[in-house]
Amino acid sequence: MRVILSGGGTGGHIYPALALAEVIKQHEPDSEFLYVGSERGVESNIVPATGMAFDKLSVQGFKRSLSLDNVKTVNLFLRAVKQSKKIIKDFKPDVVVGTGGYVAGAVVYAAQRMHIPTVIHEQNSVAGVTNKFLARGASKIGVAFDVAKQQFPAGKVTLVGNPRAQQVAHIVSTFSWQTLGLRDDKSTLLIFGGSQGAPAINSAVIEAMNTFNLRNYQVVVVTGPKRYDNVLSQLNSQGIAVADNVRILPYIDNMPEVLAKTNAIVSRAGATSIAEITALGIPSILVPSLHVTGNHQTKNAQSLVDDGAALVIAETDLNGETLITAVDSLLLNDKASENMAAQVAKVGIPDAGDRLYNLIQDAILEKKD
Ligand SMILES: CC(=O)N[C@H]1[C@@H](OP(=O)(O)OP(=O)(O)OC[C@H]2O[C@@H](n3ccc(=O)[nH]c3=O)[C@H](O)[C@@H]2O)O[C@H](CO)[C@@H](O)[C@@H]1O
Repeated sequence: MRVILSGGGTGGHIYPALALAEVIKQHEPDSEFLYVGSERGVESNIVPATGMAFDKLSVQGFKRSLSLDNVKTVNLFLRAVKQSKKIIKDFKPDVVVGTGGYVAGAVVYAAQRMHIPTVIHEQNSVAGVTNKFLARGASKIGVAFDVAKQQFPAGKVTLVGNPRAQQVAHIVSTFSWQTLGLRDDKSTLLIFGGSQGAPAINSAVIEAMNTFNLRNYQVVVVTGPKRYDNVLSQLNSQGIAVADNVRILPYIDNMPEVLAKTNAIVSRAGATSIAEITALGIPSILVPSLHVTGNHQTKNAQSLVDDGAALVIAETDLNGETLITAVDSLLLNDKASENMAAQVAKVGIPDAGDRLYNLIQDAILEKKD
């Protein structure tokens, strides 16, 4: 199968596309992939590092207010569609798959104009702007949350889950906490704020640090690449030490391996993070971001909370004290943690990659009929 993948701007759109490629390769080892991303997006670092062929376009998002910049956005979009058509003509894909983000808008739209089968994947419980725009012309639509189905044309939408879930669920992890100077025989809490880090979570962690230092469990804090120096300098200026059971990192590159050895998580309620947490059955405390389209993180989180599969702290309630209380309620209480692990494992879709692969095959076959 020859596949063009496109999705960008943030890890939550990129990792599912890469996980899908892995599944397709397992089913059809001769498959060829080309990833088309934005030159300014993080995909321009993440994708080439995996060895996948990468082509880049120049695109940008719309400003919500009336702005001259939007004229530039339209021009960039039209140019990106033209460039995409050339890329598609040269690569000759059987299918073009979009996983969200402005860049996918241009690439998938170009494919639709050229009558190439297209499949879009929506990770969130509320459809993103790009996917809404592409839905009419898409051959098939895969969604990760049941509630997202009603936001797309019936007949071509299917609940598939998030392919990243399959990737993490099947990983045989050789990761050891000893590589970070920690122990493998202790419970370990991983705190991260999505792929970019979250200032609200980082601030609460700083407030909670003196208490984390005294705990018998281990705490690994991922600040986000751009926020690492700031967290260290705040700890330093407030004279807060970091004990031997705590580690602070800017980013984790081998997240699937690390997650497989993690006992509990504090995180944003980004869709791909949730897919990973549910695929592995990890107890979690979610702090939904309030700064996302349609408040989708709160809705992503709600589907877990309803099933007793996660705790939620509203960002407005988050501080050092509420964070410690929630973390202790899981890490100092084996029964609570086991109950939540059992609930969360029930909501995961660990064969999401295969389901999306089947949908892609349907899209290609229907076009041939
Ligand atoms: C602020 C914002 O717009 N966030 C959106 C963005 O989130 P974001 O990009 O943060 O995406 P998610 O939380 O869904 O996924 C984060 C991904 O990054 C990985 N990771 C994270 C930290 C790290 O150190 N290393 C690492 O590899 C995680 O394992 C996961 O695979 O896309 C998601 C998927 O559409 C949306 O649900 C989020 O609302």
